[in-house]
Amino acid sequence: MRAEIAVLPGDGIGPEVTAAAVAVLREIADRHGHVFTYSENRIGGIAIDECGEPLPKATIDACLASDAVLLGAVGGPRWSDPQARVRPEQGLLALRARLGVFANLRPLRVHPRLAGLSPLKAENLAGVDLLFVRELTGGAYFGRKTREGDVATDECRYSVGEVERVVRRACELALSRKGRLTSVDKANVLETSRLWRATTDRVVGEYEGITLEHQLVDSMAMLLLTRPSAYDVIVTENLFGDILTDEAAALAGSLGVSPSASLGAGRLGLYEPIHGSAPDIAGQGVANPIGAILSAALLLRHSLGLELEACAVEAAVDAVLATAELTRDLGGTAGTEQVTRCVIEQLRSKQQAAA
Ligand SMILES: NC(=O)C1=CN([C@@H]2O[C@H](COP(=O)(O)OP(=O)(O)OC[C@H]3O[C@@H](n4cnc5c(N)ncnc54)[C@H](O)[C@@H]3O)[C@@H](O)[C@H]2O)C=CC1
Ligand SMILES: CC(C)CC(=O)C(=O)O
Ligand SMILES: [Mg+2]
Repeated sequence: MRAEIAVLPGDGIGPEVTAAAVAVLREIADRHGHVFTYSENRIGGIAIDECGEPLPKATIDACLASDAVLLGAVGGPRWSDPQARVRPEQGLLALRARLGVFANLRPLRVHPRLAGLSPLKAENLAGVDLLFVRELTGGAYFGRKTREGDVATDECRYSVGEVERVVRRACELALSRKGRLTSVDKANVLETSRLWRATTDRVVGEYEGITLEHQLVDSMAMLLLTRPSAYDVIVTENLFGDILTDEAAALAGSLGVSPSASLGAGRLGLYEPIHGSAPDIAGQGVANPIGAILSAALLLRHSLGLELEACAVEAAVDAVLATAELTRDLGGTAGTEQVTRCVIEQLRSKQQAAA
């Protein structure tokens, strides 16, 4: 098949990990007879430096003209002055809104070799297989902001329609898994959460075969550490989902291995590792590329419909995690390029074995 992929490397380790993901996509295209073309576009701090804004129109146009968008990360200390007029993160939020990608899928499993790196005991990690569905284009990240003297506000707003569409997506995903859905809110305090909970009850009631449980977000933060294997699909609003997924990533050994897919009504999706630009390790060639490579696998599955190829990438990553020298965050000494080469070698050896 032919596909146009917009690549947005961004800042910090973003260019390092997107280069790794593109190398894997090139290998997949070569091996499976696809023609993928790539356009590289500016977003975040580098776009502020070069174009004066974090999301130039040319980048939006390139994304809208593509079949899928692959993004690294944005932000860094250079653009973090509290007085700054524009910030890199605004570019990413605006892109998510412009693409209408309201459902952010963040899957999490714990590879057995990495269980020892988790802060939890290995026996508590057996069977952990989570799928977070984070609402991505509403809530406090998009509400009106004010700053008057010593007082600041961030409005958190949700409409019924915004909740309905993301809960429906979570229900469909739950039906393709174990059928267990946990909705996370703060309905004992927040009005938006009461609207979220009532809407969720009604939407889930339209589906057969789903067991729904509600959890308050503070309790859920604790349960992720005490009973992580008890959960299947977890749906929640934007801010709670952002925080809980970084927490959950620690169970898998490092923030560096977690991918994400942001989906809307159509096939065009935005794919990015869940981590940020990691300024503390940027430019050293030591960033873990696995979160970005697994995001490319999600791109193959969700935007291009290439399930076989997506599974091949995931199997190659599993094999690398099982046997290869890993990056520093996972206790190894390998660099980004070495791990990427190992994933590509795995893809080649698996294909040869199948031939
Ligand atoms: N989607 C995005 O573009 C995101 C951007 N950010 C931005 O990134 C900047 C840095 O934020 P932080 O809070 O430091 O979060 P971060 O996720 O960039 O880093 C947190 C810690 O995890 C490590 N880490 C992250 N990804 C890694 C990888 N692939 N391999 C090895 N280690 C990795 C970092 O070295 C750091 O110690 C900020 O400007 C923030 O706004 C933060 C989160 C998401
Ligand atoms: C706008 C981003 C920096 C928010 C974030 O941390 C994320 O989406 O994971
Ligand atoms: Mg985050």
